[in-house]
Order: sequence, then structure tokens, then C-alpha cells
Amino acid sequence: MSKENLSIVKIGGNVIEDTEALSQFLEGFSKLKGKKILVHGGGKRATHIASKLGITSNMVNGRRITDANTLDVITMVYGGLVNKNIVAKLQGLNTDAIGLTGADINSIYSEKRPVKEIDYGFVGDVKKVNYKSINRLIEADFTPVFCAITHDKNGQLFNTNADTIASELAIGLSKLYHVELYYCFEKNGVLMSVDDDNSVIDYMDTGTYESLKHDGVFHDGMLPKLENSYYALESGVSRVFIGNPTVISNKNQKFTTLYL
Ligand SMILES: Nc1ncnc2c1ncn2[C@@H]1O[C@H](COP(=O)(O)OP(=O)(O)O)[C@@H](O)[C@H]1O
Ligand SMILES: CC(=O)N[C@@H](CCC(=O)OP(=O)(O)O)C(=O)O
Repeated sequence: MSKENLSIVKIGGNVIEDTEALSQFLEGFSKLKGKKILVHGGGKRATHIASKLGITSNMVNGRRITDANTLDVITMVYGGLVNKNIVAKLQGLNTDAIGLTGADINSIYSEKRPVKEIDYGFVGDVKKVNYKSINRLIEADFTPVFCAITHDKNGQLFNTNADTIASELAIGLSKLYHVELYYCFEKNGVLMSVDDDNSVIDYMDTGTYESLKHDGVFHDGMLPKLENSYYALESGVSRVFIGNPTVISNKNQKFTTLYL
């Protein structure tokens, strides 16, 4: 029997900061047919609020060094401010959203990132996605909205990159569904030249990815996004798309499709 479709959509921090773009995105998301999950970041907002509180943000390889004070900030910002505003907006669009951290219904279990050259503090690497429990919400016609927080089932919350949350959810749920994973951010897709929004790479297989990576075409946050994407494709996710927030509702435009 063929599997039902499930769309998992991740929205990044730059879009969350742009009220107009966020509203447009949420409208498109609420109209998206079929079963779906939203994952949101919010790194920019966390950095802004941390700085107001006199807490300096320190990112290494695209990941936030998360000490105890920073963990408090990200819990308030991701799990509270950003998540609940998105859920409320979706409710206003008649989408029955339920906001979750990875601790809720024990949905995403993680372990502290091992200390090698760098100690990331309270940053968790995902070890298990409880896809059966998440599916109970989906089956009940709720739309889960995940923030970038996981837990160790021992009372400890962890900060986990939102792109990783999206790919791990996609991998877990691909056991039950035909999963399409969308990474939505402020650009039109993966670009040949990061300053030229018209230079979208339409299709990218693993070979092209490796050679462009070698040529230095990808920087900063794009590197973990692509690593997560190919890992998801290798682990059973059907398709990965990277594009601007309208990619979920309008396929007559530029965006990037990744494949193995
Ligand atoms: N080749 C590339 N194409 C598109 N964006 C790129 C590329 N290389 C680097 N980037 C950068 O990656 C960023 C996206 O990563 P990130 O900031 O983590 O996204 P998100 O908003 O989803 O969290 C873009 O804002 C862009 O500046
Ligand atoms: C460990 C780690 O780096 N976590 C990220 C989680 C938020 C995130 O990924 O937000 P964007 O998608 O908006 O970048 C952070 O705190 O910045």
C-alpha cells in the first residue's frame, strides 16, 4: 500500500523577523493540503533578546554555544514567544495548531553534544524521534508546530538547531509517510552566487553538491542545511526542497530540488 503524503516545513529566523513575509507564509501554510508539520527557528530573535539582557551570543559552526542563561533565554523565546505567536496566528487561519518542544509527548529525545574541541553547553544531538506519538496528533487532525528545543528525558532541556529538528522529524515520520521536506528561508533557493537571487540552482544531486561545496559556493547556515537535507534523503525522506516562503504554495517559481 502506498504511503500517505506528509509535508514538513521549516521556517527560518529571517522570515520570522519579517512580519509581512511571516503572515504570507502562514497563510500559504494554512492552505497547504494534507497532513503537515511546521518547524520554526528564531535564532535572530534569541540573539536580540539575549543582548537586551546583557547576554552575549556565541555561534560556532552555525550552532549557538548554550550556557545556562542562554538556555533560559532560548526556552522563553523559542518555546514561548515565537512558538505561541505562530500557533495563535495559525489558529486565526483556521489551522488547528499545537505548539511543542521535544519534551512535549516525549517527541524528540536528545543527548548533550559530546565535548571535542568545543563544549557547546546545553546543545542536544537528536537520538530518537517518537514518531508514533507525534502521529497520534497528526491522526487527530492537529498540526504540530515544533520549536528548536529537545530533552534528555531526565528533566534537562537542550537547544537543537531547527534545521536538524526538521530533518530528524522527516526521517522519523518517513517510516509512516511519504515525506516531503521544505526548508523556507529569505532567499529563492540555493544560489550559485549568494548575492544574486536569480542564480538559483534548480536541481542538485550529491555529486554536484560535493563539487560546489569544494568550490566554496556554500557558506554559514547553508552548510548545515544541506548536510541535514542529504542526510534526510539518504535516510528515507522522499524529497527535499529549499526556497523562499512561497515555495509551499506556488511551484511556478524558482526553488531548489535536492536529490541523491
Ligand atoms: N549558496 C548559497 N545560497 C543561498 N544562501 C546561502 C548560500 N551560501 C550561504 N548562504 C547563506 O545561508 C543563509 C541561510 O542559512 P540560515 O541563516 O541558517 O537560514 P535560516 O533562516 O533558515 O535559519 C542565507 O541567509 C545566506 O546568507
Ligand atoms: C544549537 C543551535 O544553534 N540552535 C539554534 C536554534 C534556532 C535556530 O535554528 O533558528 P534559525 O533556524 O532561525 O537559525 C539557535 O539557538 O540559534
